[in-house]
Amino acid sequence: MPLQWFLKYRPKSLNEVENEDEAKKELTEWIESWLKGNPSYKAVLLYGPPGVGKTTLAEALARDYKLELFEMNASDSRNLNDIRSMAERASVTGTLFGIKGKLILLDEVDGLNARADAGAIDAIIELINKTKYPIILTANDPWDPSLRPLRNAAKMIELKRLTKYPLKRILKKICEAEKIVCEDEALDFIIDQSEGDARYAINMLQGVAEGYGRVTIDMAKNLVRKKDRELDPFEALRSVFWAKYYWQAKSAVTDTQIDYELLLRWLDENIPLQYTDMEDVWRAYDALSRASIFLNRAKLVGWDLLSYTFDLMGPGVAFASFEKKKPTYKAKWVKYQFPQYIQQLAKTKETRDALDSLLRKIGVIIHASKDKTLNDFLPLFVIYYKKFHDKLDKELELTEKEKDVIKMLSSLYEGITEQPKEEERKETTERKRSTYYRRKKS
Ligand SMILES: Nc1ncnc2c1ncn2[C@@H]1O[C@H](COP(=O)(O)OP(=O)(O)OP(=O)(O)O)[C@@H](O)[C@H]1O
Repeated sequence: MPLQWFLKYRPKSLNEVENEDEAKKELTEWIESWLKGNPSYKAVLLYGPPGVGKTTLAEALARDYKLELFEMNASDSRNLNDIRSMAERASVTGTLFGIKGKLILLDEVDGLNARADAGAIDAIIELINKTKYPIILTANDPWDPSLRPLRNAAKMIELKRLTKYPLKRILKKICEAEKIVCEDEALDFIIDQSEGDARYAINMLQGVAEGYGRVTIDMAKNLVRKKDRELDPFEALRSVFWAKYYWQAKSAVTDTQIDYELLLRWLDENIPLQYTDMEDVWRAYDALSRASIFLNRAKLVGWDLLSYTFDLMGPGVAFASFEKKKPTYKAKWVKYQFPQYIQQLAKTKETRDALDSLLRKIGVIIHASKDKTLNDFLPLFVIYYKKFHDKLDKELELTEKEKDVIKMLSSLYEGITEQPKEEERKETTERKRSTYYRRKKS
């Protein structure tokens, strides 16, 4: 599958980054103060609208100064522990990292949800206080009140929206490198629609070029929409399932701000509603499962892999339908459903919280992680609890909700492990036998 152009043509060095001269100057002065051993600030907060080069600048800086980049998406609340453990490691220089120079990049700190990610801002502040390495934070909107501690702790550097000429240079370079004919007027049109967002402009260029092989004003007018409000989940699903072209399905998943994982759930819920042929359904789930694998790898290895997730979630699911290839095909209008999984999560939140805190309490005593406690130790604990509940209630200070969870688990495990008693077994066999004969007679 083709690599997304905005990744393929991402500037490798500060020189190649268009427009942001002031920001580049401030960034290089800052990094040089670090290299001289006397940092003016421990961290900078790069902020500005989407697609103007925040991540690009951080990556180019690391490359120019030969610093190893340690990149993490801060808005993913599951990274909270990683931020904490990074704070520990970043407080020690040199040998522990193996490499001398290192640059820490925490992307999208404004994506932190102050309530859901409680503790994340504190963890970042702790990281900034302890760090022996430079840190770059990025945000689209740094003015949220919950981000004030970060604004105080970091040097703020603003990136401006890209103007027409830098954007045109970016697009022209790509047209030349890809050897595609691009009309000037068409590039101007794309730029007008993109509101200074280079990623959007490049995506649109790629969409038109892949759809038609050339980029003319008529084609651009046909295909490029104003960088608009984000698609809501229902629109995003409809655009994926009804897509006629690869690029349409792809921009349906990239033009929505719904969390990628949530979008996977939406697709998961609605594939069998939209597709009626079982083989189409099978192929769509196959693409979706691969999208999920790439999403997990992207979190571990690097966000560049996200591009494959988009390919599989969008075009992968859209063209799983062979029905679509028939000339008579007409997309079926269906009422999409909210993912059951999310509803279940909401319903079971209290129980899951109680299980979480129970695991944490046990984990502290046996010195094991939450996962290890859950998988290896919990069944034993539940058996042990039956005999020693008074002692354990006191020692672990168990709440009523936690006790309920243990009761629930206990009956669950019993159901799985206990063999039916001899009489029950006989009774069941007798019942089955008589039902069989009754059916046979009738
Ligand atoms: N100033 C620039 N010069 C050259 N290319 C740019 C510039 N800004 C952005 N781009 C192009 O746009 C793509 C997206 O940019 P980038 O990911 O750095 O944006 P961002 O500001 O971090 O956006 P977001 O806030 O959405 O994460 C880059 O991969 C690059 O191809």
